Amino acid sequence: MSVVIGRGEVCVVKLQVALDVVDLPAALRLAHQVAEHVDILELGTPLVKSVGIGAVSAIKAAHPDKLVFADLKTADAGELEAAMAFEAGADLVTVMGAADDDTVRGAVAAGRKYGKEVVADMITVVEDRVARIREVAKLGVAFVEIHAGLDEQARPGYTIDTLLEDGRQAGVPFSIAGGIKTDTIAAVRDAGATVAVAGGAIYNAPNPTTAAQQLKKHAA
Ligand SMILES: O=C([C@H](O)CO)[C@H](O)[C@H](O)COP(=O)(O)O
Repeated sequence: MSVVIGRGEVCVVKLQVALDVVDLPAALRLAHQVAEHVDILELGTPLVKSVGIGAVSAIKAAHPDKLVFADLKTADAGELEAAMAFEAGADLVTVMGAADDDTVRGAVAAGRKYGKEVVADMITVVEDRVARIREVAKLGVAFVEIHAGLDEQARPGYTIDTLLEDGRQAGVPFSIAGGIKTDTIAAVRDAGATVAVAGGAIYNAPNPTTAAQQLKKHAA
């Protein structure tokens, strides 16, 4: 499957589900429940750490028609780690936007070798985030993920507004991750995001299938 995200002509925001569970049966079950309503299946960082890179192969084997996103959040050895994910069947892999430029370049080199794409996760970049987004975009990533992690989201007063403003300012293809729900996904679309990432809004819902369906509906 060719990966044309970020540099393609994407008019509608794609929906990416973050499978933030920590065992493979739960991940396969969740993927099965939501696949029909999402564009991208993300193996969350805790899942890959818990199960190993083989989880990528298992999800891809179960859903060969979906883009599979390995959220490795690589901080070093970019080429090696990205190659591991692509070899296992990932279509997209994350490298930390805060990492050394050569780490990002290494991951991008692996992407070129496998015909797959790299996403720079901007989690932890809070100072001059727009400037760093523009720098990493020039290193060859498909798009940047403007991201507030679960710990940041847990702080009082958190909203996704700053993420959206940075996306609007950056002028490069971007996704948004940071607790997106049905009442915020339209704003993500309107800010110009290529991809909206939703984890908790789906896996914590009483009915993940309905939750994914509703997110897709509100994003349209
Ligand atoms: O990447 C993520 C986080 O760092 C935990 O691994 C999440 O998948 C991402 O934040 C999306 O999940 P929600 O914020 O719960 O929507």
